[in-house]
Amino acid sequence: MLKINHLELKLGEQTWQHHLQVEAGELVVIMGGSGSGKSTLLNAVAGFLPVASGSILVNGQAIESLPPEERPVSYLFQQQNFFEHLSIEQNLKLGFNKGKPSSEQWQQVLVACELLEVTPLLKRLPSKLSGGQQQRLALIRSVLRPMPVVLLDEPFSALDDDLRQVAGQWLQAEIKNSGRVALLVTHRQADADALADQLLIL
Ligand SMILES: Nc1ncnc2c1ncn2[C@@H]1O[C@H](COP(=O)(O)OP(=O)(O)OP(=O)(O)O)[C@@H](O)[C@H]1O
Repeated sequence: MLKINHLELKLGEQTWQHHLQVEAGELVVIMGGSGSGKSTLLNAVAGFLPVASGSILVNGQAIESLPPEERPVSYLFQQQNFFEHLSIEQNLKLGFNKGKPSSEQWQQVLVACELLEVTPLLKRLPSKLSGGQQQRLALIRSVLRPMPVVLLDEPFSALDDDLRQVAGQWLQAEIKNSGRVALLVTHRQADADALADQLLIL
């Protein structure tokens, strides 16, 4: 499904090599110290960092030369995931079919909002929410967008242990049931223990 094939990445003086095969439904947890290159790998898959050599294949198709907007990838950044002038509901809708989710897609969003306890926040502006509330809503949008590859950079960092567990189980079920793949960066070993089909340590 996702093949990262003898990929070489360069930033300044630093170089990384990655080689990874991820099957449909699998979740790869990426760990490593600060500055070890976790976000750099996600940026390369998403198209924000050109690759020095090697390839990135999604369902057999090479994507490493495509611009970010043409890649079959949904990316949850560590921060700045919402337009400040739009309500949360409008922000969520922007993740689907140019702002027009199907009724089935929107139903999935609403079910996830109930599970992650954010339904009452949908009409608010992003600036009126806490960091943990914003993070759950951004996670819902990133995971439910119909993209084969989901990239999540520390998606639970602002959540308490209970919510972290609920969100992790929900994420795992969504990825497995939809046959997509996820690459998830975390600093917590507990996330790796609970979620990783593969563990990549940088
Ligand atoms: N634009 C850039 N030019 C040169 N070096 C960079 C650039 N961006 C990041 N780096 C360096 O590349 C290395 C990897 O950064 P990266 O953000 O991938 O680390 P990380 O593992 O995600 O760290 P953290 O856990 O702190 O988020 C770091 O040493 C960083 O200083």
